[in-house]
Amino acid sequence: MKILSASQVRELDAYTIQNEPVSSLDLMERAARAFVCWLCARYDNRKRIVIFCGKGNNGGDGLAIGRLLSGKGYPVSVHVVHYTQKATDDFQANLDQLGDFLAIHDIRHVEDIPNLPAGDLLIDALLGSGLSRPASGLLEKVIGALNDSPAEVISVDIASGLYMDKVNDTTDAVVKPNHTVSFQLPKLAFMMPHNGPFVGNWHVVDIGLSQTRIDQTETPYYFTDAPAARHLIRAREKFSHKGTFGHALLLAGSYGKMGAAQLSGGACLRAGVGLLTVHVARCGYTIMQIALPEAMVSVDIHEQLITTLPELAPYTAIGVGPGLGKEPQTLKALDELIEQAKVPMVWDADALNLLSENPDLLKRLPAGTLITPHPKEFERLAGKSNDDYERLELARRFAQEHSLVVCLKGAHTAVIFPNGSVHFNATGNAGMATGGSGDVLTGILTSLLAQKYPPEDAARLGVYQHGVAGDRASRARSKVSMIASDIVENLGW
Ligand SMILES: NC(=O)C1=CN([C@@H]2O[C@H](COP(=O)(O)OP(=O)(O)OC[C@H]3O[C@@H](n4cnc5c(N)ncnc54)[C@H](OP(=O)(O)O)[C@@H]3O)[C@@H](O)[C@H]2O)[C@@H](O)CC1
Ligand SMILES: Nc1ncnc2c1ncn2[C@@H]1O[C@H](COP(=O)(O)OP(=O)(O)O)[C@@H](O)[C@H]1O
Ligand SMILES: [K+]
Repeated sequence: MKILSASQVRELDAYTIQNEPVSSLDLMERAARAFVCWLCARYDNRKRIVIFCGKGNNGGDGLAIGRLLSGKGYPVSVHVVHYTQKATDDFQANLDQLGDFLAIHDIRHVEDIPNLPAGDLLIDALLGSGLSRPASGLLEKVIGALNDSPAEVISVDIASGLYMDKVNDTTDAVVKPNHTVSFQLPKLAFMMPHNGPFVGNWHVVDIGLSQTRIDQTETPYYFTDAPAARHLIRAREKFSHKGTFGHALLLAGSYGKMGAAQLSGGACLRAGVGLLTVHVARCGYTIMQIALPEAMVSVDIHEQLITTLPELAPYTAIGVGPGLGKEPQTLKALDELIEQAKVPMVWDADALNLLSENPDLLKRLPAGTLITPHPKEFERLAGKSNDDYERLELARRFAQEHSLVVCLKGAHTAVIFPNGSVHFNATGNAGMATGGSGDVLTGILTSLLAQKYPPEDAARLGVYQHGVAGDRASRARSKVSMIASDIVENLGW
């Protein structure tokens, strides 16, 4: 799925109106119907609905939603906020229709804002994708009232006051909804960690905007959802054998951090690799043999650290980083790895921290290498950024400059290709914010590279499947109780 900018969505809207053809008023009606369909599936018609409308098309949607819900027997009250004289034609047309069978409450002063008790369901249709400046005055007061209310809030298309594709000031008035129901496509703003409170749980509803036009519209931003991920999965042929699925090498695990090697190795096996060898510090030999009987173990000459490489010839991909430590002897082994490796690689965790401290190594990292930094590791690699949008741009430049596939980890992990395109991930949950989750991802990615998935596909599919396993684990164990090994256990293709 693509993610488009505010101006591209406006253009798409206009294209659909002209080419389907459909009137803008009918398109608004479709949007309202899609929203109502979403709402009716979740709330029955005993729920009291309070709708707040601005005077643009987002407000027009709100009015149409009010009419449709009222028709379905929901007790609805509609409030129009008169922050401006100006109203759009489609807003006015819906206002005229609605006035025939529902009383409309005007909010012209702060005193007109109603009480909003906990049992109500508040619909935020104040401002949508047309936001051009921070909400102020009366709008700011209404947004404040929505945010202060204990009632549940659902935003139409996007939370009022939130920019679709650029950063808000921390002082901007923005609605904090429980849910956002977005029309046709997700928005870039939904992917940004800082926007969490201003998005809530988000959902996309289809309003039939032109697919042809969406296909033609160029964007660097994509969303890897279930159909996109399914498309990447390769079938396992009947006559395949373990040689078909590659031999992965993981360089992971030093004294006190052997669990990282175990998690990474377990995930690598469960992601379908033919053979796995884990190279660990000597102290990890027995641990690994017992923990992962399916894996072969190669031991370092050093008791506690990884300081050397095994013969690399047998391997079809290499993953390095989990539980590695940052000792100078380990750095030397990484230097040799860059010199000798002829197969695709994944670099993670301390391997990335060593790269940050040794920019010369970073320059020599082979093109197409996959790196999996969390935001702090990325900051060490590429420097500080002031906000999420800036960080994303920095990561795009970084991927392009160094010809790397960057998996910038987070709630919507951004997989960034060397050409600068960004693929946000759909799956995963906050239960995965637990030590070792990243080690699991490294194992999955190494496994897919070993199976000869191109690095870009390996990254998108691996990140997606990691999240799916995390979601299964959270259903089985809850977000609080799940641990990284539950993610390994729940991997499934
Ligand atoms: N695209 C689609 O697919 C479809 C979209 N639809 C719906 O339309 C919505 C977009 O509608 P919209 O363009 O009329 O803008 P909206 O957000 O209602 O704002 C209204 C006007 O307010 C103004 N304004 C801006 N910021 C302001 C501020 N801080 N304080 C005060 N005023 C401010 C600004 O006008 P300005 O003053 O800048 O000239 C702006 O034009 C979209 O989110 C979706 O809900 C569906 O109906 C059909 C399919
Ligand atoms: N709130 C969240 N929602 C979805 N995924 C998350 C969330 N928090 C963490 N994750 C995922 O869990 C993994 C954590 O990786 P990382 O921070 O490297 O952990 P560790 O170093 O403990 O292994 C990443 O893949 C990240 O995308
Ligand atoms: K809104």
